[in-house]
Amino acid sequence: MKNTMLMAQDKAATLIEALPWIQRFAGTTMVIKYGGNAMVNDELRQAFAEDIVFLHHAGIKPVVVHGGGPQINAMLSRLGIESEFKGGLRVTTPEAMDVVRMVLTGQVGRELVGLINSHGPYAVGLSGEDGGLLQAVRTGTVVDGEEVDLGLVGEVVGVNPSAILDLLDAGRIPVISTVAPEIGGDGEGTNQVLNVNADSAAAAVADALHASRLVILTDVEGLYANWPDKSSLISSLTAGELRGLLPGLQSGMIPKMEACLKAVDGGVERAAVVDGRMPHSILLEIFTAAGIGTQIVPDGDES
Ligand SMILES: Nc1ncnc2c1ncn2[C@@H]1O[C@H](COP(=O)(O)OP(=O)(O)O)[C@@H](O)[C@H]1O
Ligand SMILES: CC(=O)N[C@@H](CCC(=O)OP(=O)(O)O)C(=O)O
Repeated sequence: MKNTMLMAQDKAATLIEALPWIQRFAGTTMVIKYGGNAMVNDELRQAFAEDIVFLHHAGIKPVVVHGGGPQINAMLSRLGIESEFKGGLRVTTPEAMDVVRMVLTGQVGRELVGLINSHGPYAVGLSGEDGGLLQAVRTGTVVDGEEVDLGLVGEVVGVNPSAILDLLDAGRIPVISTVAPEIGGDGEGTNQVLNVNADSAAAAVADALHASRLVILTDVEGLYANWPDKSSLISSLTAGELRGLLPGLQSGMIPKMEACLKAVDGGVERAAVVDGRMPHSILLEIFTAAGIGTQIVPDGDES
């Protein structure tokens, strides 16, 4: 009996701990980036959908931006199409681009919409092509000091958030796949779509929406100062501190940390990388005082 009482009080304490955060964030927009490696099993996928619907009912406007690297890899290998990464980005041939678009928009996005909508008719999927949402220019990368051509890979240079805002106003949860129409040097569309890194697209969307949070789910606990030393997890750092660490970071974390920096520099109050392998990591990050993972705060705002 005593145990049951204590457990009930624990539950009440957990709910009450969330109250100041619910008050603070109600009415704000949050961009949640869901990566392919955090989608690995049904339990995690369902917990993710529950978290997003929970945010929605707590008065927050969640916007989901998703990747799907492992799912693209699986489809490319089923189709016998070779693919390689350079500097953390996929070298994308026209043939691979068809697969990227098909998998992100037609498979991963659909699956997320379905999971969220098992709770009610909330989610609407759209891609960077819909309503002129994203505009990208071609980008290469530099590996060991050498310029490398990545083919049909782009960097988001413009976001027209009106389609997202329409959905949010209608009480929907936008689920965005990050293929982006190319604009040429003259600023006009080229009728070509580009493959963009989902972390960096999520930052551009968070920036354009003046989001209160960018939360990036991944398959590690957060940023380690001395990767792979697991005792070196950083729980919070300023944009300036991150700028100092960036040149020493390794592949997977580079686009994530660049995205966090871009978001915070663009006015997003906080960006965080959290462990998507832990069910309900989004709720723990947003609604608890301690948070989890690694958060990046603007310079001079260490609170
Ligand atoms: N300093 C670091 N801290 C944490 N992870 C790091 C670090 N440097 C490199 N990594 C790697 O980055 C990976 C996360 O990036 P990635 O595999 O692209 O994730 P996702 O598919 O979730 O977008 C981690 O699994 C880890 O192997
Ligand atoms: C240019 C580039 O590399 N694009 C990524 C897009 C998907 C993505 O970013 O997925 P994750 O978030 O799961 O890593 C790719 O082709 O894999």
